[in-house]
Amino acid sequence: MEKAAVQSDDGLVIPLIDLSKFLNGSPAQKVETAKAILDGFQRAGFIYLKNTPITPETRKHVFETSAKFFELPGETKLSHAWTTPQANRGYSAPGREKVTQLTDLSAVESLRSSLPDIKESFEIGREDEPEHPNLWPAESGELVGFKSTMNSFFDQCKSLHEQVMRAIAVGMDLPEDFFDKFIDVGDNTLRLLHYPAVEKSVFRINPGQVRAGEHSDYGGITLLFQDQRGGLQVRSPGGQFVDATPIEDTIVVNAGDLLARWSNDTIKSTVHRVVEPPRRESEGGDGGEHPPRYSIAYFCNPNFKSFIEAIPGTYATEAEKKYDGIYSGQYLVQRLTATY
Ligand SMILES: O=C(O)CCC(=O)C(=O)O
Ligand SMILES: [Fe+2]
Repeated sequence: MEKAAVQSDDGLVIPLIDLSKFLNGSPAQKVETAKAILDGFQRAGFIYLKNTPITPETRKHVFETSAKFFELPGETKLSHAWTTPQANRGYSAPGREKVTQLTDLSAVESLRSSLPDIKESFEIGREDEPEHPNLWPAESGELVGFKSTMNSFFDQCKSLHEQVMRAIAVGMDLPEDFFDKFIDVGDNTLRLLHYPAVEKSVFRINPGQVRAGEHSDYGGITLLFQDQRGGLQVRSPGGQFVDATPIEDTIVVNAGDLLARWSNDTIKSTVHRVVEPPRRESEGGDGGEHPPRYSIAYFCNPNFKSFIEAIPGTYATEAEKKYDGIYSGQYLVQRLTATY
């Protein structure tokens, strides 16, 4: 086994898994890797993947393209503003979304006005959805090629989603293609994230200030691409927030609430957040600012029209099913409605 990517003294172990052994390995390596992936989602709710089909060059290009979007003037970005949970596409300025566990709207509202997350984001959905067109920025200057770069990345992430779900199926001793028909539409969201540079004093003066508040993700799995800045933290079983330190050219993958529900709670959807980067010895003092951080989250969901009820093998008798079935789209719109 690889050395774990993250290990805490109170029970959080996030494995680092070589996906190429699932995709191209021997039959034994394939099964072993699938079991390790499922085990990671069951124990931690998080895994790191290396050697995925998404190349370092693609990743670099997508991050550069994302940064160019966020350099646009505020009013240009706001002319592509996020509209509704149903569409879930467009730009959110700092302070718009407060990700949280709370579903009580007034509690969410008071949190939002006290300490808004220091972040901005741009959400892209599947392009072949006539009811909810993507809110593409005009392609001039630095933004030439934005749309094709993002659409192509969307498709590559969609394929990776399919591979990871195949691994979960093999890990569960189900037919490898078990999940294919539940996820083939690609009702997923590509979220570009920018956490602007921020004075270090902001975090010192407001102890509750974070870059992204603690939350679990809502859907199936999330493919999370982070730069080298750091600041992502995952909650351990003992309740501590543990640094999920960036590892070059890996993808952090975490399970969301809908997959936890689908798996009859055999898979965990684990709370995480983004705070200021951990202090490195070399950086010394408290003055100055933290540099910006960029990340990209690709939220993978079951098709909105898929009816989600406990996966075979995750319960022995009907009485052991913890949840009623629900349509994926209905579940996700409910969750998004509570946070915007
Ligand atoms: O920026 C990150 O590393 C995490 C983002 C995240 O958790 C989210 O957008 O759901
Ligand atoms: Fe998240």
